[in-house]
Amino acid sequence: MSTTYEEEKSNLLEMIKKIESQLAELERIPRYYGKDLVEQALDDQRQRQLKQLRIAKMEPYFGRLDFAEAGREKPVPLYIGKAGVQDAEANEPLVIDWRAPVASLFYSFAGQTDRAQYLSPEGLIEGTVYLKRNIAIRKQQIQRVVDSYVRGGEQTGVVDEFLLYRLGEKKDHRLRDIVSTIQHEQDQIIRAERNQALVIQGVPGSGKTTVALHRLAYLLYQYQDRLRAERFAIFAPNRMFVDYISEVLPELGVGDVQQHTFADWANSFLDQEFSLAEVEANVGEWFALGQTADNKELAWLRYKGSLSFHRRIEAALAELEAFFVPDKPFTAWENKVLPAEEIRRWFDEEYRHDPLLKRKERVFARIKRWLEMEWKEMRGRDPRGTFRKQANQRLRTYMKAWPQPTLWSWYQHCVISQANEMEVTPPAAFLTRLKRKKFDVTDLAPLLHIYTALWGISSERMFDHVVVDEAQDFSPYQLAVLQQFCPSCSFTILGDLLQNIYAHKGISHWRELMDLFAEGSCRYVQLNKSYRSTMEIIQFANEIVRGFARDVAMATPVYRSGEPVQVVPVSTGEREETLLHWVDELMNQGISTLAVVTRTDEESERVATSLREHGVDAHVITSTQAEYHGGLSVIPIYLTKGMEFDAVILTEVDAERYPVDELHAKLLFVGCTRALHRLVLLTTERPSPLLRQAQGRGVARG
Ligand SMILES: Nc1ncnc2c1ncn2[C@@H]1O[C@H](COP(=O)(O)OP(=O)(O)OP(=O)(O)O)[C@@H](O)[C@H]1O
Repeated sequence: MSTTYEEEKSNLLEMIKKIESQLAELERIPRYYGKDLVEQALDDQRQRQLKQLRIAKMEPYFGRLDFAEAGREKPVPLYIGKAGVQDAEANEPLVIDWRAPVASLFYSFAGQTDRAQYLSPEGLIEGTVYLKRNIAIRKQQIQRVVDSYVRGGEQTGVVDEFLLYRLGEKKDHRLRDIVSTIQHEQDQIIRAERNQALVIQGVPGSGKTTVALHRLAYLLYQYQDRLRAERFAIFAPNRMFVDYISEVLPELGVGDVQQHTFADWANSFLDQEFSLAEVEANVGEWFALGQTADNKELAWLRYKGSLSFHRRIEAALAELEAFFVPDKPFTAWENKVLPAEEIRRWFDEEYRHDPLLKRKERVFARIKRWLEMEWKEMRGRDPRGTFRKQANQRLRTYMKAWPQPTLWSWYQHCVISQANEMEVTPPAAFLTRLKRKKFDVTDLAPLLHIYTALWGISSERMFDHVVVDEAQDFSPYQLAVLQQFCPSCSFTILGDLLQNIYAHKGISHWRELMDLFAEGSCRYVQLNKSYRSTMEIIQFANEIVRGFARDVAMATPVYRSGEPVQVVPVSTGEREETLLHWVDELMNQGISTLAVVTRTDEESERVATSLREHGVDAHVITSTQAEYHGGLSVIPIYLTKGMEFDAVILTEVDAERYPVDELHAKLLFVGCTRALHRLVLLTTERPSPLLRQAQGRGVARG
């Protein structure tokens, strides 16, 4: 055992002792359930502290930085962990929370010189770094100690040994936190200012999703008095993905963040009028084999996501608003008339900040008050209340002359009234569907837009911060609607243009989304390094999509070499047997998550049935799936987005399933980049021509 190891072991034991004693002390204090607000706040604080200490107890820290502030001679060892722990007696930190300003040194210090600086609330602090050490601890045991910098010592240079150690580990079936190895460029995103939108273009596996989740944890720590986790929202591409990322935030001590798909979230407003199942079930149709795109239909669907369509709906709403108040006075009884202009003035001016239906409600309430006052004045002349009854009857008739909008009727009206002004003409099939109240995903944003105009947004549905994952599949219209719910414009928008696999939605350039933000309130960042896959896998995948990349940067791998990618030609008769062989081979190598990736939903069903017939327990993943259990999954390629697996086998990668065009290249690119360690492509007698370029890049033929 080295002295370094021994030293760290004894430091760890001492630290655990201190943490456990603090924990025991807090646990002895009974919970407070009374009504005293001060006591309640103290109890809340104790519960937060307990949560932190329980996280800290098992793995108190992951890094150590010995730092001497300028003017001080001796360095102080700073231990950095997932949760900060205070030494109550000495009133100084025992463990520094990874989100604290000083911890940024740990992530930014690259060791070119021994000088370093960080921004504290008091200003810039400069000093000298003596040591940067990574310490992997699992269940209170030290697993590994790696010094990445020792002042005056020989520096190891480019390769971050500890990062490679972490990346080489087998993952379980959920995304995990990366606090111990956050890279400098990722840290800069995590610590970015609150009130700005960040748009992140990142290659597959660059940590976009992970980094966005860490940013939430950072924001909550940094602005704990102003922001609440329940008012944070993550928008993910499907429900299974929500499940897949669900561990990261609790691991970071953050709970209660809302996690939605856009469809689920939108549906929670529109439930009476709209059938979500219909939308979800349709997703797979886009990826049916030989799906020949109806260009008119595609153009219309894309148009529905555009800002231009947004403007048309806005114009239609303005028109509906202009004619909302009936152009007739309200006559309570003879000579007692409320002029139409007066009613309109209330509606247009006095209540203009309210949504339309609220304005209508307030106008009616005001007319009723007016009526009461008028009647009081003439009460003596109407002892039997005849005038009053008559007036109430007239009011009911008058109220019926006001519009009684439903979401559906207004959407229909908006589209039809503006159809001639639209850049893309609504197809007849769409209008027929609309009449039958049949919607698809691209109708959700306009429907919600109309909803907010009619009913407004209640304050509890507003967001403090919004993360949009896989944002290349988002439409500008969807983002415009989300902006209404997040007036602070605090957004993290992340995605990869090379992974846009939908012909009917999404964007071709980030400008389309960035244009929605005011000048200076949106920043664009690129992440080009890929941490997920081995070099061989990334180089192979890059070649598949290179011809369609235009100005999007290709992924650069971290130097982690693995097995060559296997491209295995398979004749039709050997299909099942070959797949079984590879499943068996990979499972025997201790792979814990393996995906057999097919081109379509139907093929997934077929492959899973065949695997089961051979005694292999395979779990089929469908578009309506809400959970992901790891192990062996059979999954259509379009659903693999955002996920990762230790090993991936792509089946039937042939010319029919993956012809040479942009969409199929991207689809195959997505499939290949899901693999961490092993990638196998089974082809047929006619391999996909998309593989031609890729072959020869770290490939072995089966
Ligand atoms: N700094 C890091 N240290 C260790 N692991 C990292 C780091 N950054 C990313 N990873 C790992 O890389 C993998 C990919 O991360 P993530 O899924 O967040 O990437 P992504 O950019 O969202 O990918 P994709 O676009 O393909 O969905 C994860 O396993 C994550 O833990």
